[in-house]
Amino acid sequence: MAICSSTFVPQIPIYLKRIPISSFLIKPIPACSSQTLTTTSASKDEFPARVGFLGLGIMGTLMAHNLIKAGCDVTIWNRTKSKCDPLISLGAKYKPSPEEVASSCDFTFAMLADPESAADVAFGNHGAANGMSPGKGYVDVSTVDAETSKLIDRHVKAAGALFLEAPVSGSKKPAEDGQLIFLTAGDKALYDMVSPFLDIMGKSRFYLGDVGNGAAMKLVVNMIMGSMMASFSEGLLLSEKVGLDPKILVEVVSQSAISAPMFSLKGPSMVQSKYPTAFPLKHQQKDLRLALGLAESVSQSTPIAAAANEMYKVAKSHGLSDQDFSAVIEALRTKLQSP
Ligand SMILES: NC(=O)C1=CN([C@@H]2O[C@H](COP(=O)(O)OP(=O)(O)OC[C@H]3O[C@@H](n4cnc5c(N)ncnc54)[C@H](OP(=O)(O)O)[C@@H]3O)[C@@H](O)[C@H]2O)C=CC1
Ligand SMILES: O=CCCC(=O)O
Repeated sequence: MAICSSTFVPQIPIYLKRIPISSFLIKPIPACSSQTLTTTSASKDEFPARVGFLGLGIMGTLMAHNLIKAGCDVTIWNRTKSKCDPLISLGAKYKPSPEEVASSCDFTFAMLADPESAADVAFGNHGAANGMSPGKGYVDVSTVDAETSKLIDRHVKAAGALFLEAPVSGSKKPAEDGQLIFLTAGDKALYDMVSPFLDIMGKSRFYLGDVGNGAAMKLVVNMIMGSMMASFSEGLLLSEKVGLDPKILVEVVSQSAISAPMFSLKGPSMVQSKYPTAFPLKHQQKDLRLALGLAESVSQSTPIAAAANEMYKVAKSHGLSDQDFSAVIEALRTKLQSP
């Protein structure tokens, strides 16, 4: 299995010739470690590559917005066209299909809901692969399983183009702030070419080698996250049942060895039974399902993730799919357990 490289010789592609050389020199790729990135205030002249963005949901909209704000030449598409309008009013170009976006851009990013939509947009009817050709690159930042990613890779390669999987860690606020963490794998040349764009949208990037490794890393991270949230939910409800103030539990946890930004961020609203959507519950359940498939493929036992997955399934069956994933706590409330 290929792993991260620890040295980086800048190879400046033609598209990026006008990006200040310092942008490359100050961002060597460390061996799988985060990097501190500079913010640039740029113009289209500084980012002459044409960048496509497919999929403008919660994450895609904010990521594409950051590219536009940085001065990139961005062309967008979304299944529901109305979601394109705010970005068009900020200067984005629009094309009516993924194929047309890909054929008019040098690099095309895709942020889709799940493996099915990622595959359909990449190589279905009028999919991006139809518009790809040598010299172009496709970067899928959706959370999918390794098999789907490899399938997309094959279609993109068949068109003579390059492919990078680059799922992200970090939710709505990090996406808004350009603070995402990219977990990339695939064509290293494409990784080098799109790094300036990843750096606009994120705070760090990891290059993990062969296609599938980025997807696997993302699923392992989200498997841990889904289980943590399920366990936190049990703790909140138990504290309430035994007469403790769950608000104080949140405070105690935040000062303890098990402190995590996620608990401090989500805890106060969970205590009020409010779940403003940053990461939809249906996507967390999808990630647990895919992570369990990954574990199954290597005969790894994951009983805690399996139990957590059941909680998310119960929450979905009670209509909570589009709420934030912290609404999984509702699956533990007596009224939901026996509808
Ligand atoms: N939200 C978060 O915190 C994070 C999410 N992710 C991952 O990023 C991806 C996107 O998440 P998020 O933005 O929250 O999700 P949303 O549900 O907000 O957006 C999903 C996007 O996929 C599109 N889509 C869904 N089905 C299809 C289809 N059949 N054909 C074409 N397009 C389709 C939607 O189009 P339409 O508008 O027409 O419905 C929309 O653009 C998911 O894989 C998720 O797991 C990763 C990190 C964080
Ligand atoms: O896939 C979603 C991840 C959400 C997060 O990292 O906070």
